[in-house]
Amino acid sequence: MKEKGILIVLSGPSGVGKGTVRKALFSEEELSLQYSISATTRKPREGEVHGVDYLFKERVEFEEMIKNDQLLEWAEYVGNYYGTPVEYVQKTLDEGKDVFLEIEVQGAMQVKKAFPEGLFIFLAPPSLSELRNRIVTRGTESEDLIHNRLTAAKEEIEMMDSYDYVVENDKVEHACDKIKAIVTAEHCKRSRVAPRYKKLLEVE
Ligand SMILES: Nc1nc2c(ncn2[C@@H]2O[C@H](COP(=O)(O)OP(=O)(O)O)[C@@H](O)[C@H]2O)c(=O)[nH]1
Ligand SMILES: Nc1ncnc2c1ncn2[C@@H]1O[C@H](COP(=O)(O)OP(=O)(O)O)[C@@H](O)[C@H]1O
Repeated sequence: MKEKGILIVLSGPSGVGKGTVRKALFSEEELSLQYSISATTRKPREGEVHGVDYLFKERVEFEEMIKNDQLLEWAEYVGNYYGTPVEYVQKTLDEGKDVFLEIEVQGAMQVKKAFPEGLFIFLAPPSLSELRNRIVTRGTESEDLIHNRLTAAKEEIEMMDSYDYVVENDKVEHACDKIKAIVTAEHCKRSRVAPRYKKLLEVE
């Protein structure tokens, strides 16, 4: 039997740098992570591509996915639906590859129920004022949306204790190095009982 991949969940408030850190992690060849592309009803931001950043859906289409059990988890966040298509996650884990989900906390808690063996990492900002700076600097949200996202951020930060690890995103390289170390350590830990060693034991 093939060793299953690890389901890695990264959460953190809007603007903390999840997307930036994720891109840095995906350039690390030795990690070989597979990104699960979420479905959302949010409108694309400038430069975002359907099928790369998100699967952009109408509300009725998204509700159809919920009804047909096509989502591993879903949540409503600041007025839009976001959800993880279950088929890709199952298939990729079964192939022995690690799957990376970048999702908010309500969804992460649903994943924790379905996959308690997942690896849950919370990316935290150095401070709330720095978080605000980062959302403003990114320039993708109106003043209203920034306010709503900062309100959501406070609720999200309260949930950080439910995660296995909290990583502060002070500098992108530091956060990336820490997550890389966490994932590598998790692989070493799970290898102790890995099926690929069972054959060796049979020979003894
Ligand atoms: N529950 C859930 N949350 C998601 C999913 N995809 C993205 N999110 C989260 O939804 C929130 C809003 O995402 P987005 O609109 O792209 O804003 P951003 O975080 O500011 O880049 C973020 O916390 C994302 O991590 C998903 O499939 N499920
Ligand atoms: N460690 C960091 N220090 C300073 N700015 C950062 C850092 N990480 C990300 N940023 C910037 O903060 C903004 C939000 O980052 P982004 O990756 O879009 O966040 P998220 O995906 O969590 O919403 C972007 O302009 C990004 O360049």
